[in-house]
Parts: sequence; C-alpha cells; structure tokens
Amino acid sequence: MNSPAPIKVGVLGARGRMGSEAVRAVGEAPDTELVAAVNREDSLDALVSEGAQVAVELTHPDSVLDNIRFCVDNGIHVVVGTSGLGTAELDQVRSWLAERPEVGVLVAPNFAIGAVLSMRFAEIAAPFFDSVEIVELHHPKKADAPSGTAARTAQVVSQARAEAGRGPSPDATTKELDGARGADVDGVRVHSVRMTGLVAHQEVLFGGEDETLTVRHDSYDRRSFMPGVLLGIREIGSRPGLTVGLESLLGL
Ligand SMILES: NC(=O)C1=CN([C@@H]2O[C@H](COP(=O)(O)OP(=O)(O)OC[C@H]3O[C@@H](n4cnc5c(N)ncnc54)[C@H](OP(=O)(O)O)[C@@H]3O)[C@@H](O)[C@H]2O)C=CC1
Ligand SMILES: O=C(O)C1=N[C@H](C(=O)O)C[C@H](O)C1
Repeated sequence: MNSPAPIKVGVLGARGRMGSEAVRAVGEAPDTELVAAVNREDSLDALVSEGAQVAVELTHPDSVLDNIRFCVDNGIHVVVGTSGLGTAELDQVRSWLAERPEVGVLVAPNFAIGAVLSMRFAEIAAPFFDSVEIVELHHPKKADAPSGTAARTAQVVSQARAEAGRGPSPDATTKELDGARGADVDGVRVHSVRMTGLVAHQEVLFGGEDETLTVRHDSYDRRSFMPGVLLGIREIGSRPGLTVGLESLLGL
C-alpha cells in the first residue's frame, strides 16, 4: 500500500534560532516536506506558489499577526510558535477564521512536551496552595517578557484558583522598587530572568502551610521543541478553527 503524500510545509522565520531547527526537523521527518523557507526579506507568496499546506510561524511578535492573516486568507493552516498573542489578538485570529472555516490555526505557547505537562501540573496544583509565583528564565536574545509560556501558565493557574474560590496570594508589600515584585499577569506575579547560557526554563512556585512545591521545566536545546512542532503540523489539517496549546493534541 502506498503511504500518503508528505505534508507540504513552509517555515516563516526560517533562518532564526527556532526556524532553522524547524527547517531541519521538517526536512528529516518522513511525512513532511519543506517547500518554502521564508525569511524577513522574502515574499509570503512563496507559500502559495510552492503549494504549502501548513505554515510554521516562528518570527517575531510584531509580524506574527500579519503572517497568520496572510495564511488564513490563502487557505493555509498555521502552526504558530511565536509568542506575544494575547486575548485581543486571538479574538482577531478567530474573526479571520470565521471567514475561512476550513482552515486551522494552532497557537502553541510552548512546543516542548515537558513544558505542556508542567503547565497542566501547575493547573492541578493551583487550588491547593495559598501562594503562587512564576519565575521564567531565558536566553538574553529573547524579545518579549514575560515569556508566552509564563503568560499562559499564569492564566491557567489564575483560572484554577478562581474556580476553587481562592483569593490573591498573600503579600504585605507596601513599599517597593519598580519591578521588584515582577509583573502581575492575571493576579499572578511573574519574574523574568534573561541570562547568557540559558535556553528556556520555568519554575512555578507554590506555597502552603509549612510546605512549598516547585514545578520546573528546562529546555536545554531547541531540539526539545521539534516533536511538538511536528505534532502540530501533522494534526492541524484536521482541526479547523483556533486551537490554543498542544494539550488537546496530546489528549490532556
Ligand atoms: N512556542 C515555542 O515552543 C517556542 C516559541 N518561540 C518563539 O518563537 C519566536 C522566534 O524565536 P527565535 O527563533 O528565538 O527568534 P530569532 O530572532 O532567532 O528568529 C526569528 C526569525 O524571524 C525572522 N523574521 C522577523 N520578522 C520576520 C517577518 N516579518 N517575516 C519573516 N521572518 C521574519 C528574523 O529575521 P532576521 O534574522 O532578519 O531578524 C529571524 O530570522 C519568538 O517569539 C519566540 O518566543 C521560541 C522557542 C520555542
Ligand atoms: O523565545 C524563546 O526562546 C521561547 N519562547 C517561548 C515563550 O515565550 O514562552 C517558548 C519557550 O519558552 C522559548
């Protein structure tokens, strides 16, 4: 029996840290074929002319929305890794998809399987502890802070606490230097570290009476994101509309 034709994939941000890794992974997988490697100076039209079925978006928070729109308008499914999409931007993507209901867009704050699991573990733990704070640690070339992963983690933790009837984490601070207590994301304090030698790391710290729990994830190399990128490419064609996070693709 013949195996199905490989999925034709275009990578946006192809020479970037993530993009170059995605180009390699797509080229090596037996069921995907790289048909377009798009850089900043290239036209997105290459995606159309080369017949890309799925685009992988790994550029910059400033360009990601325009690129998604181009793909949706041209009937190309999109796997988005670029961070910086908040509620308003996701609503915008939904409105474009309403015009093209056959197209799928996956926005994955983090492609690493361990990171996705760590977010779920944090969500499970959230109702049981008085205090929660997040520390995310990344390489110093990262453009955005806090990370998309930390923002998403804060969101799910905050929602789980609210559903359990938990109020804010206790905090008596009345005098502080700007930034000393981190950013407030949905009521959760998020601290961003940028440091040479790091790739992508996160700790979610929970505190209860006489105990703490730390949920930590480390990506030591961008190869760690590739199984999630390939899973997204394989699945998005059969998931029209907007999907946020890899959780549902992993059966979580
Ligand atoms: N979801 C996940 O698991 C992960 C997400 N990310 C996210 O992916 C994004 C990219 O990260 P990273 O690879 O480290 O960043 P890089 O800066 O290394 O790569 C981004 C690339 O995109 C290019 N670029 C910028 N604007 C455009 C555009 N309009 N069209 C096409 N290409 C463009 C840049 O070009 P030039 O070289 O000319 O500047 C660069 O090559 C970030 O938002 C990051 O947070 C990163 C890791 C994992
Ligand atoms: O820029 C990065 O490197 C990463 N970005 C994503 C984020 O903002 O969460 C995912 C991962 O943390 C690596």
